[in-house]
Amino acid sequence: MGSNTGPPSGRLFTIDDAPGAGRGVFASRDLAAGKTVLVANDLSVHVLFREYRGEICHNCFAYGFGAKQPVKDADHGLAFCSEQCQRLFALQSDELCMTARAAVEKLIRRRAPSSQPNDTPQGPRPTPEEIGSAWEIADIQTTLIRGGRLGTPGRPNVPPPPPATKAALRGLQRALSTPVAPDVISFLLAAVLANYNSYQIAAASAVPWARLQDLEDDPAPYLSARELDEYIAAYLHLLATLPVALLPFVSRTILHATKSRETYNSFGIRSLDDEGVEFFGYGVWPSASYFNHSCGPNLARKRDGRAWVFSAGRDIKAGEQLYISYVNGGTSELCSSSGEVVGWKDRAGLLKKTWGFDCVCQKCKQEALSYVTS
Ligand SMILES: C[S@@+](CC[C@H](N)C(=O)[O-])C[C@H]1O[C@@H](n2cnc3c(N)ncnc32)[C@H](O)[C@@H]1O
Repeated sequence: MGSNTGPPSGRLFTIDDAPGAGRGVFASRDLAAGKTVLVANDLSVHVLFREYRGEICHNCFAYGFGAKQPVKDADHGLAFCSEQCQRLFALQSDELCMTARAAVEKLIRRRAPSSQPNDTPQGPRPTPEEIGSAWEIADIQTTLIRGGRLGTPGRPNVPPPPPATKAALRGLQRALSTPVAPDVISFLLAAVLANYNSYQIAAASAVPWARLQDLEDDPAPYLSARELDEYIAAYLHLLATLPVALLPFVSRTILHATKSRETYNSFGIRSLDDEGVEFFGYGVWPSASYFNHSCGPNLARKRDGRAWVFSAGRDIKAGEQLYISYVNGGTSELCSSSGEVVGWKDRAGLLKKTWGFDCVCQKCKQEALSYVTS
């Protein structure tokens, strides 16, 4: 799949400018219906929601449809459908990663709220300026944590920071006594481990970090002020909890950058064979993140274990842009809960609200025109 940085390259497609939609993927030859265009097996960061953790295999994402997976690893908060999957998972994690998982699992058990907060975002999304200042304040607190854990700042040639004021220490104490949001801290742990792994040549799962960084970023990725607070709290908790050897990977640059790549680029991890009714997590596969959306897509997508497989949904001519559908788990039509196909206005509203863009696909352009002229 091409070089370690930048968009993927292949024999069947190229990445180029897509007017009104940034970059896009274009067929470089005729593709017959059914032809596999891309197998994306570069999952870089992901989270499986805690409420599903016993029912999903952490290696192949098989879902037990309510039944627990047979192989349990409670210390690390993991479950597997077989011992083979457990072994395959172990190949992607060295001892340090497993120690980190155990530490976070322990923290979640101690500090997660007994019930999940209502997930409806409250209030407006924090602006890029508000986000920047929240992370800056957190960075002041992280100096105290790093200093405490590493003995001064951890770098002998750097002068120690000024002594902490009582107010700063109280602020830090307050931050570290807040409950942790399990799915947020698990996602950020995945970011830390992915970054660490990308420097471990031996790690079977290592995805070059630059591939994630090359994706389109969202300057305001937090749904609400509460969500931003949860990310900041998780940042501080990770710094206070993870093995010292991982602390260089717990930074604003890594954590906030990962979050701001996730919102526009993640794929839902859903159950198979039941139209994806169960939504149990999400993740970023950088090679799959260059497909733009169309409400009449020409590619089909299907998850196969930890990979996504993209294939031509119809005959496609060389030069045509390759589109997937972002809605309804990839099926072409967006339907209401009663099964009716949703019209342009509602569809456009959903795309704007969920993915933040005004859809420029052919179908939307045509339907918008007839909506205006009718
Ligand atoms: C997964 S990325 C696709 C690759 C992206 N175009 C790039 O340049 O990296 C999703 C982003 O692409 C753009 N996009 C995708 N489909 C679009 C569409 N139908 N209309 C307008 N923008 C679209 C939006 O900015 C969206 O946030």
